[in-house]
Amino acid sequence: MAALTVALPLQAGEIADYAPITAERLEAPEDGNWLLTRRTYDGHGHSPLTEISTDNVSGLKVAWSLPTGPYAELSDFAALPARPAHQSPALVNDGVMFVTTPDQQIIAVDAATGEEHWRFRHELPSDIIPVHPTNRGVALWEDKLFMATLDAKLIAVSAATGEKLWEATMEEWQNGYYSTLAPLVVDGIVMAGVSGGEFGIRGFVQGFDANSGESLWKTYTIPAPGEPGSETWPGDTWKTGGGPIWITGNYDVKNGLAMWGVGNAAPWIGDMRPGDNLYTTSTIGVDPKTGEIKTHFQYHWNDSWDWDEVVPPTLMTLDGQDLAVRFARNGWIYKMDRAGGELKFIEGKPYVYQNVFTGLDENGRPSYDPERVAGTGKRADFCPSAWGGRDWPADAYNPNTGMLYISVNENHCGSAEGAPVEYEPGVLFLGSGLEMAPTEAAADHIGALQAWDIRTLEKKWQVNFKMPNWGPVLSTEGGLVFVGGTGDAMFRAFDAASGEVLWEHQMDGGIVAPPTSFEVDGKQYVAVTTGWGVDGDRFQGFIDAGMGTETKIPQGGTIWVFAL
Ligand SMILES: O=C(O)c1cc(C(=O)O)c2c(n1)C(=O)C(=O)c1cc(C(=O)O)[nH]c1-2
Ligand SMILES: [Ca+2]
Repeated sequence: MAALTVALPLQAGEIADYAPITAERLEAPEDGNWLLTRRTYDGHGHSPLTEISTDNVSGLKVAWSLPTGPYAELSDFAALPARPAHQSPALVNDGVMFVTTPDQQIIAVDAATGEEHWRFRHELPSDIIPVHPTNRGVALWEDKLFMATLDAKLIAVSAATGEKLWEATMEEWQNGYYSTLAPLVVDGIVMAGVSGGEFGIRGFVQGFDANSGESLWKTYTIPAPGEPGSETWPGDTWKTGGGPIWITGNYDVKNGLAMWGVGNAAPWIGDMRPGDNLYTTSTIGVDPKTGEIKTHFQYHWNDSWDWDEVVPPTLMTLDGQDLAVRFARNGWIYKMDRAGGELKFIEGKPYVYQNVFTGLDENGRPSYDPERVAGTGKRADFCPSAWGGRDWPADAYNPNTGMLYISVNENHCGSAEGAPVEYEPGVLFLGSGLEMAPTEAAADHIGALQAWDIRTLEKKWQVNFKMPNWGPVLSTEGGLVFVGGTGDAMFRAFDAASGEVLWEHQMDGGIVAPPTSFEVDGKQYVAVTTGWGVDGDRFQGFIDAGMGTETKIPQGGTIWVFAL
């Protein structure tokens, strides 16, 4: 039967002629668009646009700005354990911009003018207390947008109108499950994962039919007895072993594998679950059609440091070699081969001071200094602290120069001592406290921006900041690197070749959201949303406590767009 199309008048705010998203467009996006979290499936966070360059960036000015609105619902929680943070990239599809907010809005605006098309808001249950009150953006497919929520739902809305189309429940939030990541779509399959590593969840990534919201598969990051890897979990520990997924995966188009990063094991202290604890603190390569895990690489076994390895590897082809490169939260950089869809270790080295590993073997498996591993009733000090050399903020890669740029934090160390803990659904399941202190060298700097040559795996330059740096990075073909991330609420453009600051702008709040770049009617723009909070803010609290300082970082909460 032929579909009957009835032309309806546009509703208020309805977007006319919305350009549908296809597999082809996601695999090879137009230069002027930013359709995926990191723009391309390989996770480069790089814009090919060149209008804004090293020569003229000093003239960059605000084109428009839009407040995202009060944190009404979220700040109503008396016990809100962290300030909400804006961590959504501004996605842009042919002049239409989508941004999400920690209070679970999707905002659709005209990317050139900032004029609002519509807002959608997902209502959270009033008794929820999100530990990480944030949202990292939407995914686009055909005429739909997808958002994963703090009450562990996956929601589809119409891109043209913001009307809700379907809602799927991934898990019961009462049991400690929640979602903060942006979903990833491959060929009409929407994938999303769950947070809850600090609540003893059993993590998973799940695939849904984009049209119907029907669940197609659910792949646990922790194998059940009898499944491959189950021998790395004693007794019933697999049931509450953590392994959250809270950062959007990259997609290896050539090998048809979605690369998802898996977080910490639960409880935090490793001797409560002796074994390697697959697939925690690993990258898993998942077939988007079936959910099957086809390859994996574990960065460190039997985690005792809350070093979630959730950021997916950045994928590139250099001199004919298919590579995956990852700065692990554990403080080491890993270069891997991904030919044929198999992650194979090539080389690794520390990118910040790390005193836990005594080395990596030929497969990239670390050996540990036992003095640096906390146990039940056994205190250990270790560097870096639980927040790692990097936490979640994304790196960016320039495919034409082979350079990778990353925000790091150093000169902070942690301490932990395990104490027995009983699992209770929806209650913190840590088995230790969280302690961290700046080292003496922190007086010089904590945050830094590093530039690495991936061919040689050598650091080319580093710019230090006295304050921590929690800024996701944008690289552009204009020879620039854009980063916020520091508590002085500055947004900066660096010369990609030297690290020289070429432009900076005082913002209304700290930036932990990824900057993006796009083009409308032949004009290049750079977008970023202010909104300081969650762990960047917690981290600063520990630094202040250690240094006897009091740092007040403005929160912001505004979408900003810049142009020449
Ligand atoms: O184990 C987990 O499930 C989980 C979830 C999240 C999250 O969803 O944001 C964070 C972490 N862990 C975490 O360890 C962490 O350092 C962290 C920082 C942030 C942030 O938004 O700044 N989220 C999270
Ligand atoms: Ca965690």
